[in-house]
Amino acid sequence: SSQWGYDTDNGPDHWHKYYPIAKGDNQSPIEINSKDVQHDPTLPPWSVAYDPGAAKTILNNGRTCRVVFDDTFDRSVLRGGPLQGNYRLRQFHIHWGSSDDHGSEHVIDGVKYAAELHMVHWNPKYSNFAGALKQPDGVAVVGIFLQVGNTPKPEMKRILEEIDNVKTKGKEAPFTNFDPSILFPKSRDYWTYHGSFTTPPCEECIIWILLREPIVVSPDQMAKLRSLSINAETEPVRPMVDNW
Ligand SMILES: Oc1ccc(S)c(O)c1
Ligand SMILES: [Zn+2]
Repeated sequence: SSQWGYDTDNGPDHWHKYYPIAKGDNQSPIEINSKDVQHDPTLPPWSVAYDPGAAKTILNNGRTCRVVFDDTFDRSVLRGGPLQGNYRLRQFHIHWGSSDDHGSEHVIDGVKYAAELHMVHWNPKYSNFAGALKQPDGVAVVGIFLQVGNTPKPEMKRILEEIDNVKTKGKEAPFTNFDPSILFPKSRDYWTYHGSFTTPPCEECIIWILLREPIVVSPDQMAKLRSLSINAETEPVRPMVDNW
């Protein structure tokens, strides 16, 4: 079935059958060994200007929990760093594990984090998101690692609270007045490379900006994420875990 997922019969090893680029040379995620990374002193800092009013809905698409923003004009944008011009915020979503010792997609110096949040932006010089997917500089994703600890970032609270409304596949609920820049860690230090979606369509259109400093979530917050289901409400319960 073309319904890709993370099971043995539809997981990453199968994706190339419907998305041949999955066997491409610029596929994400990757492992980063900080000693092999080259510092580029010409890279400026990245920055955002997000409008909290652009937040629209939160949804469960059966693979992740996604918060969607109004990207019909340059309302919430990312710029600087490796990017030329403004990139429009479209959505953010999260990948996580079945236990705290794994769940991130990128691996840093051998460390797998409990989860990885992707803030997805696209280059409006390509008219729409579908067009941007076909360009090497079409999409910019800020990746934030989530680490489990006992001094959680209070800003994650709002997302976890709304999860109760989107427990099963296809559920969507209003999610308004939210500025996702409150999720950023203190440091703006980042690694950047050219890669791809880590899910189908696996297009190699992403300029990754991976933040070096993780943010902290609580064990209860991770349990809340793991309480999401990949099934629709009329189907047998299957937990949404290991969507990395
Ligand atoms: O638009 C996107 C969807 C999924 C993933 S993993 C992205 O990085 C971007
Ligand atoms: Zn992602």
